[in-house]
Amino acid sequence: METGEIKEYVEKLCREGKESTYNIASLDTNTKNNFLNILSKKLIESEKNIISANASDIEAARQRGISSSLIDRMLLDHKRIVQMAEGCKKVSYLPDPIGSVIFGVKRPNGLEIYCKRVPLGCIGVIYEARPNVTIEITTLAIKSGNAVILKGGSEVISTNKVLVELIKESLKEAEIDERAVQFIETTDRSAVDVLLKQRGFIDVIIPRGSEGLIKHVVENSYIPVIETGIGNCHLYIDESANVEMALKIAINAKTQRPSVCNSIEKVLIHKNIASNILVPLVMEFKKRDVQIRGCQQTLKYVKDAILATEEDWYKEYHDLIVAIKIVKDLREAISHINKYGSKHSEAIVSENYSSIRRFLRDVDASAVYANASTRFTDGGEFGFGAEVGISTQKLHVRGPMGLEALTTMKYVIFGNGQIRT
Ligand SMILES: NC(=O)C1=CN([C@@H]2O[C@H](COP(=O)(O)OP(=O)(O)OC[C@H]3O[C@@H](n4cnc5c(N)ncnc54)[C@H](OP(=O)(O)O)[C@@H]3O)[C@@H](O)[C@H]2O)C=CC1
Ligand SMILES: N[C@@H](CCC(=O)OP(=O)(O)O)C(=O)O
Repeated sequence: METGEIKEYVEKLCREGKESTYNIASLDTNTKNNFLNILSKKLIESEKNIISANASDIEAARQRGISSSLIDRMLLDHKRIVQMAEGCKKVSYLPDPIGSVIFGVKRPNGLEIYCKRVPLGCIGVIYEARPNVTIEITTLAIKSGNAVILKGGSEVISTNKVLVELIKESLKEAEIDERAVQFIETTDRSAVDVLLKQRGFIDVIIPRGSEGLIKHVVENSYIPVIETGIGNCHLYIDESANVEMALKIAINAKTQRPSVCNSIEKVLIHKNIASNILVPLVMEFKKRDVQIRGCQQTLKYVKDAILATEEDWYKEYHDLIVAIKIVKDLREAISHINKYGSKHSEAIVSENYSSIRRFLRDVDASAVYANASTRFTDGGEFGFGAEVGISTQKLHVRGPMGLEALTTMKYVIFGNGQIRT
């Protein structure tokens, strides 16, 4: 497509999305749940088609030399398709947030004021090459009464096209305005720039992706943005930590799925426990092919580790790499995290109540954990059924974004002729 054509194309999708909001906002819960159940069934029935489209995306990515951890994010297999289908059902079981009364008050002059939950309207989401995200965002958007414009990662365009076809068929069968879900089919990035200018049609933009994407969107959008930042997550092992628990959490948080944003990239260890834990920890990491980087102190225990640079402490590896730092106390751990972290998910392993309380209070992040893996920062794991992303900003929402994150409020006032004097 030529530049002019892309502009016309994206504007049309956004205009149609906006037009559908009036129909979508007033859908009853049964109709929305019916859509979710139809989509769930279609995902299972279409496994063959989905896997075949996904295989061609994966093959093309392999030929372009894309790393195995990124390929893992792109991959759909039987288990992941079943998970997507189950995710649709989970969202259908959740209470419909739309129309619920957040609070109500009767004023002395007789006015009845209700604060009600309403949809945001039309949401634009730009996201990474992870096809399950297409389904998660759609299910949450429709259940919360919103229209959505989807711009997925180009590496999985074929998979996304098949998924969007299933979404459109399901909307039609459920007798919902199909224009509520729009998918930008071009992989030309200039489409994003057009999207960011559609202030009249789009109510909020949610970018999910790299620092580069977030920066580009924040600097160029005419529309309010909810940022979902990168995950440079830390695990701090306190001097009072239970060593067995610390090892279990560190291994899980680093290696269970290293390609996602809630995996840890750094381990900070209190100097008084370093001699106990460093050697077994590094041994466990090495068994799982994790490359070790470390501060000068760490290198005294782990001779073959690579010396971490200043850049390392800021970095999200997204891979089987970890950087370890020995700190002199809890205070240094907290300062380090607040300086280098990305305000996503941070954890402490400790048996000391005061240290835990201080860590949870003073670390500035969207999710802070005591004695658990950071891998739980996820809408599904938090009981939200799915997630649109993990907000690392403070306004409107923070942390995994589920149904309520896609709503705003509206004051509804009933009177019987009152006037202000
Ligand atoms: N906090 C959270 O919820 C989440 C955080 N992340 C973070 O995202 C990162 C991984 O994402 P990654 O695969 O790198 O995603 P990218 O940022 O490369 O891509 C994400 C999407 O943005 C588009 N894009 C990227 N840069 C631009 C640009 N300059 N102009 C227009 N479009 C652009 C991509 O298009 P194209 O296909 O053309 O590349 C793609 O659709 C990690 O750092 C991860 O932690 C990811 C998901 C959720
Ligand atoms: N929801 C995710 C984590 C967030 C996410 O999607 O991150 P990413 O894989 O970096 O796009 C999970 O734990 O499965």
